Amino acid sequence: MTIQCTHVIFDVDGLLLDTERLYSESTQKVCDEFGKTYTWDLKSAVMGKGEKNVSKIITEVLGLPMTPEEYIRRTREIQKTLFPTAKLLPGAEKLVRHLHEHKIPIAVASGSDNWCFELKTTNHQEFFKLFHHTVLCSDDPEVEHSKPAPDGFIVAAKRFGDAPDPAKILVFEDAPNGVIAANAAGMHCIWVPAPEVTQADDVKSKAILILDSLELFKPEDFGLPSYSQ
Ligand SMILES: O=c1[nH]cc([C@@H]2O[C@H](COP(=O)(O)O)[C@@H](O)[C@H]2O)c(=O)[nH]1
Repeated sequence: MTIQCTHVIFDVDGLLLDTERLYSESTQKVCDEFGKTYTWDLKSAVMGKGEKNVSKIITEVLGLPMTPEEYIRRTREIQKTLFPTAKLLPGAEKLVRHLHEHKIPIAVASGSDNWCFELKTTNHQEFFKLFHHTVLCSDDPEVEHSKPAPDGFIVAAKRFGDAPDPAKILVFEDAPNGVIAANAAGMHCIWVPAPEVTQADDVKSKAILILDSLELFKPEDFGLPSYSQ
């Protein structure tokens, strides 16, 4: 039986944009000063959580001799030149333009904040205008808890304005915390993890499909118009 989805919500970092690579680079640069390694185990646990939470976890787990605020200041200093180089990941543009052309309601729900999002989307302004709305969990007054809580997805669903049934919303995520969040919101989640992501076992069961790339997605399998339509 085909799952009939009517609305689609996209994560951003590591899903539409190749920014996870840039987070790793900026974090490792700060870690280098103290002989620490930003491992994929640690990264997999924090992805999607938002800068405030992530800064607390990383400084504590790695024992960096600085406050979370200082960690944010240092990483932002590096990110302000890295983020504007962000590129769309393979398959992202084709899928988003296709859904938009077929008038499928699409939205963004990211763990990011306005400052980071502006930088990352510097060269993708037109692309991000295709979405009906964008929820930036870290700055949104209606989003109380970051991923893995479902709040960001629930707010994104509400803002479509036509009260979609969560079971008809398809979410695309790369972060384990994002898959858990979408599942907790009662939505179907397609997980597109980076090959290095760990902590996968309990997350696998919460995803309806796991893909190596957005390029492999077949919209018709989820009741959406096929690329040939
Ligand atoms: O290596 C990292 N990955 C991801 C994040 C955080 O996770 C968010 C990604 O959220 P999402 O995947 O929901 O777009 C980023 O905005 C950032 O706050 C981070 O701090 N460090």
